[in-house]
Amino acid sequence: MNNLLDIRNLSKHYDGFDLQDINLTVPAGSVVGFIGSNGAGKTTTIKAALGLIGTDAGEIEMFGQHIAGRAGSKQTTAMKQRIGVVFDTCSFPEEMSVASVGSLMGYCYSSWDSARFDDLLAAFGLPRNKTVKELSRGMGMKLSLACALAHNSELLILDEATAGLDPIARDETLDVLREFMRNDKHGILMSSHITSDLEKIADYIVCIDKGRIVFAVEKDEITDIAGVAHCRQAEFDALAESGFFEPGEMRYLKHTYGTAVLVPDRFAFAENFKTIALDKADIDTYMGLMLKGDAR
Ligand SMILES: Nc1ncnc2c1ncn2[C@@H]1O[C@H](COP(=O)(O)OP(=O)(O)OP(=O)(O)O)[C@@H](O)[C@H]1O
Repeated sequence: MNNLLDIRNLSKHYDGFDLQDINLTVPAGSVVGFIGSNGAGKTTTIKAALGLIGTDAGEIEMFGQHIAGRAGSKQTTAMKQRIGVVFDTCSFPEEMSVASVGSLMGYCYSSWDSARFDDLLAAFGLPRNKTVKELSRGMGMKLSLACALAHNSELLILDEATAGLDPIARDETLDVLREFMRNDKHGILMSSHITSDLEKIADYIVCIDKGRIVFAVEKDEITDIAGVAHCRQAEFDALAESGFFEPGEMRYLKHTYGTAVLVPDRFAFAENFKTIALDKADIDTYMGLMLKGDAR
């Protein structure tokens, strides 16, 4: 399978923060959800991947071609034509109308598709004559997304792109992204705190914490296979002694009412511990237990 984006051993030092040895890939045909707490390093990783900031170590390949150190080169510029990027703010000049943003994009991208742009404006309910400064935050995000999608990009990089959208607009956006993904040569890297969106669309989940990747798994491993067991003290002790988990692999979080234990395979767990209460995991609980839980 081809990787649209391949970040290898990326490091970046800021005063008081280190992005360390980041490995992250976006295979063609897949949506990668990039999660982590505030300040964990998501935007820094994305900016480094796009060559918007310098890096201290590592290699970045886009569409199979090495790009690190070649920002601004003809080759990098050509590659950027194939990428649609949306950050969490709308960065077009405030006085421009929505329609004139489209015209501007037509000059920037050789593959600009104005009919597609018009369709997206209609789908997102964006008025052509409003200026950027007259748009709400959510409308600005939709305009950025329409621009990212209307130049026939193959790779979308979305940094908190659905953050300003109401639930209905987020669903509309996910529909547009699903349509984009009908082409199996396309891919999306999508950072988000709204993990319910990622549950609906992502194929892989990559979690970063304090500048390091903590886990990278197929989403189904979390939502379809993993579980959370709710143990009383005696159950927890019996579980810890049972040998079901390898030493150091049992992740748990003590609450006042008991202990939540992350279960990688809830079906195997249910076979072995029929009396312990067990729920499906979701991305938030999985991440919470991986980041804040203790290991035993
Ligand atoms: N230009 C900069 N100079 C110095 N430190 C920076 C700079 N940009 C980011 N940082 C630091 O890098 C760390 C990671 O920030 P980053 O924006 O990548 O986090 P994030 O995971 O995207 O967070 P959020 O979810 O809040 O958007 C933070 O500690 C931040 O203060």
